Amino acid sequence: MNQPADAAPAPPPAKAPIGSLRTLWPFVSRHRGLFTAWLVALACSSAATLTLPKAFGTMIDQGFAQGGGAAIDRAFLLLFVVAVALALATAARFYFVSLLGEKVVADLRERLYGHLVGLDLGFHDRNRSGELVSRLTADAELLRSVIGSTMSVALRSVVTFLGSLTMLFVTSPRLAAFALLGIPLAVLPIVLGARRLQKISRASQDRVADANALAAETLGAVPTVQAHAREPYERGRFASALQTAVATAGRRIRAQAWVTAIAIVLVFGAITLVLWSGAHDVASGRMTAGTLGQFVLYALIGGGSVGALAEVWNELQRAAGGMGRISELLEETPAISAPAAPTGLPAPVRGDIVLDHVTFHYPQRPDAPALEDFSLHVQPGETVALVGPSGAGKSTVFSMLLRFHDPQAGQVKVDNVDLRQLDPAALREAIALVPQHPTIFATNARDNIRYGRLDASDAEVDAAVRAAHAADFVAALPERLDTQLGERGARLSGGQQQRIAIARALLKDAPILLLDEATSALDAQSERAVQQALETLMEGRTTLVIAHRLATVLKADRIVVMDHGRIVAEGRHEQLLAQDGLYAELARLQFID
Ligand SMILES: Nc1ncnc2c1ncn2[C@@H]1O[C@H](COP(=O)(O)OP(=O)(O)OP(=O)(O)O)[C@@H](O)[C@H]1O
Repeated sequence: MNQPADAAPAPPPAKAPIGSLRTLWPFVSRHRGLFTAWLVALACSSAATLTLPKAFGTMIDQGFAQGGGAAIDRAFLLLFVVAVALALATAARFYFVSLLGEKVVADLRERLYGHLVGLDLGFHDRNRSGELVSRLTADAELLRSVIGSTMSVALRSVVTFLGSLTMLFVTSPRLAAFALLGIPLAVLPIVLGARRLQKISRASQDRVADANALAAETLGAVPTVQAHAREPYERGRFASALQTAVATAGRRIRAQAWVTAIAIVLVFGAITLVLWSGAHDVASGRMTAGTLGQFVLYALIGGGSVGALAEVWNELQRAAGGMGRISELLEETPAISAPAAPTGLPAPVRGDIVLDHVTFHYPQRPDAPALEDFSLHVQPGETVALVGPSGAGKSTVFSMLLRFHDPQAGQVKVDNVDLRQLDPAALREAIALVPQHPTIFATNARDNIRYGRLDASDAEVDAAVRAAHAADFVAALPERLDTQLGERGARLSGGQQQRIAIARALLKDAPILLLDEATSALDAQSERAVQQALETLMEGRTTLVIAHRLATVLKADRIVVMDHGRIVAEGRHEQLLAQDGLYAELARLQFID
């Protein structure tokens, strides 16, 4: 039942048709005001950009050519006004779109996290938590930069390109037609080069992901690495993974350098050609110098936008890939959910548990049932100890009761209500789970205990701490209950972590207790404290305990011996010992206190 630490990062998203970005729209449209403000600012800045060459042309023709002082002043003033308008509109555009990016991605993250945390355990078994975290961080981050800058650049480039193309035709239809023929000739090789670049980039990202996965795996297992004295070995492995990544990146960078150089030559070659033809027009008096200057500026702006678009295209595709993966997760429906009209549990819950001919196999292992025709009735207030070899299905019984999974056959009932008729949240409110390896969150001791009941008062937390025999060690912590416990409770011993979990369960005060006893040996004092705390916790509750200690089985009302997902014997300690079956063997091996 414990979650393995699994932090290997997922590879970066593959590219997808940018149409996948459509699924972002519902998130964007929620911020209609910002979106509209951005579009207005974009229209203003593009208009100002497109006015600039015109103002420049006017300045040359009227300001310089005709030489009048007032004309010069007017022309330069006009140019300056346009530049100021451009500056303001650009600043506004940047502001609105960046804010929009932040908000949209925060919404997306919130939605995704909310969805993931509610998906059934079957889903979480199939998906590595590291990969999910990477959806939530890396993919969402990519989208932030896409909305906040790339998409803005792309849309702006499209608008500017169309605008400058129109203005080219307005300025000089003949030269524009000439340019229009030249542009595809220049653009085609660039597009082909970019395609090839994409392939190399993917390989390069994969190699980086390999190196990251290696680091994540080994940093998550530093004790194992150090216990084997394999630091030099791991350093070597990581260094060689990095070398491979750098070598692949080298290929990508070389290819990118070439594509850039070729693109510049082609684009400027085309412009020079047009300019050369225009220069002849000016020389022969068919065109003014200002108009040619204006034309060249429009051509530069138009060419620049095509270049910018080509540059961001890759990123847009990658973001589309990221969005595709996020959408996939958002579309995942939980296998376990509340029925439309859930039945309520009786109040108070009596804690009567029935597993009736339950057969269950985990989705990944369809031909190996974890429970087979398993029937068990636990009376309210009864303590039943489950014992059995590893893999017998003891934890699976807990998963069934918590409705982490539904059985393929049979029924699980609490107080005579089938779990499938209950709201899972209501069911789980009635159950306290103390796992073998309790989860300690990276916050203070108080909040860790309060996880059992979020609205518990400080006095109730204190009482739970005392009842869990945790008061002594908590008093010795530097800031008592306010002490930060460190990631996964790194600052607590095993026995202390267990008592935190017991205090949490005490606070929850649920009528049903599922207890997975720790197998790791504790020192005698700690062991006694934990044992006493558990006794307090079990009082008056229906308890199912996965037992590993003699003391626990001796106190249980009934012992259920499990093997291969079935019950093989039931009774009290002495009876079972007398049968000299699996239990007697387990007792010889394990319960030699
Ligand atoms: N999440 C899972 N996905 C697939 N198979 C699983 C999963 N969890 C358990 N199993 C399999 O189901 C069977 C029962 O496992 P379970 O964890 O219930 O046994 P257990 O008696 O609690 O063992 P242990 O004492 O080692 O915890 C085993 O064969 C196990 O490999």
